Amino acid sequence: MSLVKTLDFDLFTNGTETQRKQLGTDLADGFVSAGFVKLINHGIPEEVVDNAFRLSKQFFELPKAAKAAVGHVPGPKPQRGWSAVYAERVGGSRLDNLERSGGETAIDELLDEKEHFDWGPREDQEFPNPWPDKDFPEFRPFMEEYFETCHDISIKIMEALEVGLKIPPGSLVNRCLPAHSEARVLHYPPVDVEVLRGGKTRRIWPHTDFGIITLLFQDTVGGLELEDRSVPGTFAPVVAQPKGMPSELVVNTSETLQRLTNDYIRAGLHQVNIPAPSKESKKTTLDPRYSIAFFFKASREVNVGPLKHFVTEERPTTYKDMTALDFNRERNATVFKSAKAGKVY
Ligand SMILES: O=C(O)CCC(=O)C(=O)O
Ligand SMILES: [Fe+2]
Repeated sequence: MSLVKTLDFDLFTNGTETQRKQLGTDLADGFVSAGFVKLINHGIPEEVVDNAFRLSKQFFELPKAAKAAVGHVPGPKPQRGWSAVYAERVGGSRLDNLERSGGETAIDELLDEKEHFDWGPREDQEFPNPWPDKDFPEFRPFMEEYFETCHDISIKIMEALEVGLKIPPGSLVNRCLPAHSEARVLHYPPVDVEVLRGGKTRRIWPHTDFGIITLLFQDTVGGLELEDRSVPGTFAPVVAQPKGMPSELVVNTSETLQRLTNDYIRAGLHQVNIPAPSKESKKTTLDPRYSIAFFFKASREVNVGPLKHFVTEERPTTYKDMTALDFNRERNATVFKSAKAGKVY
């Protein structure tokens, strides 16, 4: 049986009171037990998902100079713009990746074979988005809209989670307005399986995301894996829906939710590695892979210390109070320690 439960989100958006409660409970259970759920009838129209993949591919096909013109400046601030292959290194966010690599590489030399473009809210003055308007005018209006669609759905998921956790309405939602989330399109270029077996490089090293939850769409290439919590440190595939089927939205729990719930909901550990069928197959080069993530985050000035509901004498906390922005900065600093521009495709 799959570790990841598939839930019909329409039961929350259009269901009876009983169905809404049940969906909330199932969502909270899936988050607590696996850190991952999949949603069908998630509310993002199929053509929007298809167009997001189409435009994302077109972006990555732009000449290097056009992508570099909207490059993310590596560092702890919220991510905005293009990061070349090897620029962001999520391996550095967890010390246990050193053991996974065999321990012969410095933690900030663990490489992710991926490139991505990240953006924040359209109206953000503090951390504005660089857009390739001249080279690719279609990209910005669509992606700005896509961000808002994902934000609205994330708010609904928070409402469902409040129901499931039996905490007062608004406890989570109010911490996420205004929206200070980040969206990301990813491209994993073709890569030699031997490179990924070498111990230093994965498509993306095991990590937990920094926000509250992440919404993810993936293509059918495979390779996304979540930790199997029944055997800590081992991974199981998050299988993609075959082409032509209605899309499934993968939702995983992230570090800020772990803080807010004082470890009641732990962040889902995940990676992208060699997809299962290729492990034995003769194929030596993996196909390119595309995915689209929405990192739903708390508002910058919000305290991301634990909610009082989750702190008791039996469950004291070790998490200090801090703002969402400071937490984000602290975590981002761990993935840009080696702030060199990477290999460029
Ligand atoms: O590409 C994927 O499926 C996962 C991407 C991811 O985990 C991330 O960017 O944080
Ligand atoms: Fe992730």
